Amino acid sequence: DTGSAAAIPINEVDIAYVTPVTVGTPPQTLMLDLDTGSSDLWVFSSLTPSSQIRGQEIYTPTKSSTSQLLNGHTWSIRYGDGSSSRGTVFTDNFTIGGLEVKSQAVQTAQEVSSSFTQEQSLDGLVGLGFSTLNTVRPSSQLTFFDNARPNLDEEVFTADLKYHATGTYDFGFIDSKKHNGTITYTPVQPSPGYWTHSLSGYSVGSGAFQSSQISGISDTGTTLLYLPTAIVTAYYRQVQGAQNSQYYGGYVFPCASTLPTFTFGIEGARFTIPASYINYTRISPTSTTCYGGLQSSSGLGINIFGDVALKAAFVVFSGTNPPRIGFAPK
Ligand SMILES: CC[C@H](C)[C@H](NC(=O)[C@@H](NC[C@H](O)[C@@H](N)CC(C)C)C(C)C)C(=O)N[C@@H](Cc1ccccc1)C(=O)OC
Repeated sequence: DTGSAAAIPINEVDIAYVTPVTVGTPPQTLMLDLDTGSSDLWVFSSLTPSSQIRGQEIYTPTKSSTSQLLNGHTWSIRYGDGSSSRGTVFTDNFTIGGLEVKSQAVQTAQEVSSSFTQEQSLDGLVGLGFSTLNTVRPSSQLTFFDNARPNLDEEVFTADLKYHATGTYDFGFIDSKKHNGTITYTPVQPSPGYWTHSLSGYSVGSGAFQSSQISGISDTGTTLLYLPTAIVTAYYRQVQGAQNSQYYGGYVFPCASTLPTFTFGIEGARFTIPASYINYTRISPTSTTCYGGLQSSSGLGINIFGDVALKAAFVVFSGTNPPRIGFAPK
């Protein structure tokens, strides 16, 4: 089997991407954030207090003839950005882009933190990290990819995220029309459960490439690119008027400043992030100060190759044994 679905930016600065999915019988359509940085599939539901719902679509298990309560199971998750959610679990039919998994664990939110309530275009997440990270207890549940894997033509899914445009997630095949040239693969460390791998180095603008192994996680659910402070300061040293603002919690600069590109290495291959991706957003609609798409990871304890980096490439998440991740130009 294979599947193919849209990755739609939820606002004008690509803060997150959502994908239409269907749950239950008859199918209920929700827009979910496919997130390789976590491994819980959870949705706004009929069990979510109405005070915490602001325009999101919900899953109502009692309206589905194929839903089954997973008795006595609960979940609770906290993300790196401080957001959180928790609740109970049903199994039901779940489809992404024509690819169906019967009796997928669908985690129904009984509580979501305010940042989820405020994001009205996001009805939940599909975790595509390794199932070891799943928070359902007493028995952890498998991700959509792990459930689909035995029926997939190829044990892969791919992300073709785009700047200010709709891209695609494909399951079970590698679409050669979506990338130019060869896919460069590098090993993935599957423990503790992220898609953890190394960059082979970086360069700023037309500067010389600095070879160095930079370990981090490729996370489609994280908006920006977070790298070690030394790299980030070297980048913003090239930007007129840039400063690391305590007030805004990161590097800001005059919106009119010229930004250099940023290039990262995957093994011997090189991927260049256009300056426009790093000129991320005005700090407020009328401000002339802008917030950078490249920020320091020092507060996180982990380097995160988020959407700002991933949308510069065609990315293959390969669930083969051993797992690996591939990047290709597009
Ligand atoms: C099961 C928990 C999942 C795997 C959670 N994953 C994450 O937080 C990763 N992905 C974050 C998500 O992509 C998030 N941005 C989705 C949006 C819609 C909220 C981060 C690290 C890039 C995690 O590691 N949470 C940490 C909390 C944390 C992480 C990083 C820094 C600080 C604190 C934890 O609780 O681990 C047990």
